Amino acid sequence: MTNRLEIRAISKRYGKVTALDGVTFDVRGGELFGFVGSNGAGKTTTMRIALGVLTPDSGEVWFNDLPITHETRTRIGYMPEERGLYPKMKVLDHLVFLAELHGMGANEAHRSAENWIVRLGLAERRKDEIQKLSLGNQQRVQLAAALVHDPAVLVLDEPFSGLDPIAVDVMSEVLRHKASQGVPVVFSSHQLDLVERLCDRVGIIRNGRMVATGTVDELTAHAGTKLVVGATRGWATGLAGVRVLSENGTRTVVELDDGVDDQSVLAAALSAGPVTEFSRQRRSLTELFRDAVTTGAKA
Ligand SMILES: Nc1ncnc2c1ncn2[C@@H]1O[C@H](COP(=O)(O)OP(=O)(O)OP(=O)(O)O)[C@@H](O)[C@H]1O
Repeated sequence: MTNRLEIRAISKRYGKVTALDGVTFDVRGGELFGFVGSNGAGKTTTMRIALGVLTPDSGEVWFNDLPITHETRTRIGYMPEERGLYPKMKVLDHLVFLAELHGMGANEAHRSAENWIVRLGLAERRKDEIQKLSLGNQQRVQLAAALVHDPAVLVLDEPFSGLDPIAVDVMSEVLRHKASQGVPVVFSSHQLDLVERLCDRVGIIRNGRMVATGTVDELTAHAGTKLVVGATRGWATGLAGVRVLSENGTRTVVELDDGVDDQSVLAAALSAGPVTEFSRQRRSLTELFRDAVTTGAKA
């Protein structure tokens, strides 16, 4: 059975602030889901509700087609934004403690802790106190803490923030591997290039509402067409439905309004002189994100 986490129409207010307003999405087994949104958009609130440390005003969290229970919640591996390990505990002891807390026997807890210590490049730090580690290494321990009890779901709040490129690779590889084992993985991040590279699907949240969910390709399909055209300077001036985004020598990047035929654009470029380049440019997640948070794209 593949595991599936569903967030169903969750709303949450803090006094007068509506933090979440009917947020819905699901994360399927084997999938890496990137959760992106501006500061204060509602990512942490959503994740806390998924874990059960916060109760929604309305809406539900489902796991494997049933409302989530306390038992299933203990099978979530969670990496909180505020981190929250005991600073004076040693790395190995802490991980063993957490594994046992989640019900593992002493031998299994030790085996699992050692395994993640090695996988995450912490072997030389295993006897060090958490507080004596660099921030990046503390974060590796925090990921190990989310993984050590062999969770069925991973919910990670900004796991990549502050990591060096090697640690980013290690973290990425581990998350990919967990996903390939059928574990739904959801993580928030402001590093959109990384999310685009790593994630199977993406959710964009804006002011407590999910404004777009899907693969980057699906989201791109709804966005306007971008063309790179090498042609005589000024060919696009005044052309209806064509917006010039950048012009560099004879190379122009234009965006077409919905319904504008790219062949008519090519014809316009040709009518001004020879065309040396004509290609579509894929929109990046960063551009989609800007569109979604400024105009509110549809899911
Ligand atoms: N305990 C709280 N009391 C009052 N308001 C809160 C509380 N926690 C969050 N909020 C508000 O709820 C909204 C959503 O916050 P949340 O932390 O979920 O956003 P976020 O997307 O995780 O942001 P960031 O990217 O900055 O971490 C914000 O307006 C925030 O100020």
